[in-house]
Amino acid sequence: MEIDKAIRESGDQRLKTKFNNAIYVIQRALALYSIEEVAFSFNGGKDSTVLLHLLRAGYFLHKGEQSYSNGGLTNFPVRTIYFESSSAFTEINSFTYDIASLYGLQLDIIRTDFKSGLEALLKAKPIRAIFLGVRIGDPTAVGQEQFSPSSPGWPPFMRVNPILDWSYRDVWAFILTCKVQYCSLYDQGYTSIGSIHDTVPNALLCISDSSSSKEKFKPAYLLSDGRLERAGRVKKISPSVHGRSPTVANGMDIVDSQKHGMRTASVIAVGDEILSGTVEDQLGPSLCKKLHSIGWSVTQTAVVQNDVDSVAEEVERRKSANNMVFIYGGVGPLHSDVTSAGVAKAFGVRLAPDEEFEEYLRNFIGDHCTGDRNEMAQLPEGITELFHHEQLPVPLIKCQNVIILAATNITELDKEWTCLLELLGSSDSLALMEPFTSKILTTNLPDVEVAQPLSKLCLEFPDLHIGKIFLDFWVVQSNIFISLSNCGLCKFKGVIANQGKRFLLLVSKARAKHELILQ
Ligand SMILES: Cc1cc2nc3c(=O)[nH]c(=O)nc-3n(C[C@H](O)[C@H](O)[C@H](O)COP(=O)(O)O)c2cc1C
Ligand SMILES: Nc1ncnc2c1ncn2[C@@H]1O[C@H](COP(=O)(O)OP(=O)(O)OP(=O)(O)O)[C@@H](O)[C@H]1O
Ligand SMILES: [Mg+2]
Repeated sequence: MEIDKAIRESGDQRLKTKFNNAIYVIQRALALYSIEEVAFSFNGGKDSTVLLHLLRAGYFLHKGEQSYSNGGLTNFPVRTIYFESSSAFTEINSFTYDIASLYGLQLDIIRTDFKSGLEALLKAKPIRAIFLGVRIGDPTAVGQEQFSPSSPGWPPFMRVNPILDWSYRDVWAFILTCKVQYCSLYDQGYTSIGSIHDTVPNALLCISDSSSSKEKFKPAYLLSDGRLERAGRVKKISPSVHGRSPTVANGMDIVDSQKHGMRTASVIAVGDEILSGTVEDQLGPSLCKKLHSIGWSVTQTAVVQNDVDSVAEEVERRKSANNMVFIYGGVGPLHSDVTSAGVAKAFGVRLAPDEEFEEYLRNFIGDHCTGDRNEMAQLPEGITELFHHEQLPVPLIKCQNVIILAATNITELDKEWTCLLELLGSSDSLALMEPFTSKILTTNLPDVEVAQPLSKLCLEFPDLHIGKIFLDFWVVQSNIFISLSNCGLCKFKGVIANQGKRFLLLVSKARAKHELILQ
């Protein structure tokens, strides 16, 4: 079946737009570089499979041939490079070779690492541009555009990314619409394929019941939330204590970090109206409570002006110092809504229209938007993940470790928070920590007498945080065991935490003498 014909005849308008844009990029590249100067980086993965067919269509449209058939095409002249690795899946390897022979690809097999392989190749051949199946959302896409020169330190060539703006859904819509072959692993629950050491089927596609010994998976195209396509890119470790597949991302063991780590967040409100005192911020304190309830520590809260630079400055400072940053306010269609732009600036990327988000907005607000495009659908490019939840009219926006909340009141915040926990609570991003256990300790001792033993406590237990709430309470947070009789507050005579439990101790000065109240 002809690719362009299949797309033209499909009723999928979005796919047509994506197809046309990709073909445009390919044709631009073919106009800029001669056929000897371009190469195609093909590895049998789904994205490079899509790109192969786009390139074939683009090449023949470029040549002015409006019609061709798959069967008859065996002289595709674009040099194709495959970095073959001993840790590749055999299915990927054989698919790559089979497709190369089916479509007459001139395959250059490289068995070294990417960088030195490319160095050698570029010395030997006149290659100036390489087509890649990189898409927004891939870790390597950050900061890339459709035409991106190779990174400093890499041999000089142009990376051409025709499907940079394609979503997971677009990729499968294309493959299924055009009925092209794809690697068999995608029918076994694999949704994104790396090496045999870091890739397992996506647990979200698992359909086995507990009685069957062998796990079964649905095909990759049935993954409903494409943002989770890399959930199968994991380290192979034994299942977690909860009996679920381990949630391990980018080599980091969450189970482990949950046990030993401390998660910190920063909360940023954007709003001149808060700074002028006209409006009292209720979302900040509520968010702090919510984070605290899942065992996270909030290290700072800040209110910044409604301008891009103020937002960018604050986000830049906070994103590297915390596991997660939550930002709200300044989101919407008004000229003063600057949050997305500020976040983009903090990460050094540009704002770009996100069609998926635009579609949600269109369903939600119709065509009530300013200008030709909906400005609200401009999101930081290459770093944005959208999280859909049926309870929410538009997806939640996550830009690396920054979550942009759209809530404008407590009710909306409660709803967004519940959805956020459902969507991310089992992932590394918003790992649910053991919640703090609260204890209240009351005393009628004056500050000066309490100060010294509390300081001693801090010295003895470096991860102990002591604070005072209102006038009456001292707040102590820890995940360690403390015996008060050891620390100079022996008058209280009590052990204030169970071993191994994280707890919050409130020491009150206002209540009865030497009383320990456990909450
Ligand atoms: C043809 C080609 C060109 C690449 N160019 C660059 C580059 O310019 N800069 C860079 O940091 N990585 C470059 N890479 C490496 C990729 O960004 C990425 O590390 C690699 O595809 C591995 O991805 P994975 O870890 O998801 O398997 C290139 C890879 C290929 C195949
Ligand atoms: N071993 C390789 N040889 C040649 N090109 C590669 C190789 N690994 C990655 N690439 C290039 O980088 C692109 C992005 O890789 P990525 O793994 O994200 O996508 P994919 O392999 O096509 O699909 P999937 O996400 O399902 O694994 C590929 O489409 C291909 O162009
Ligand atoms: Mg891959």
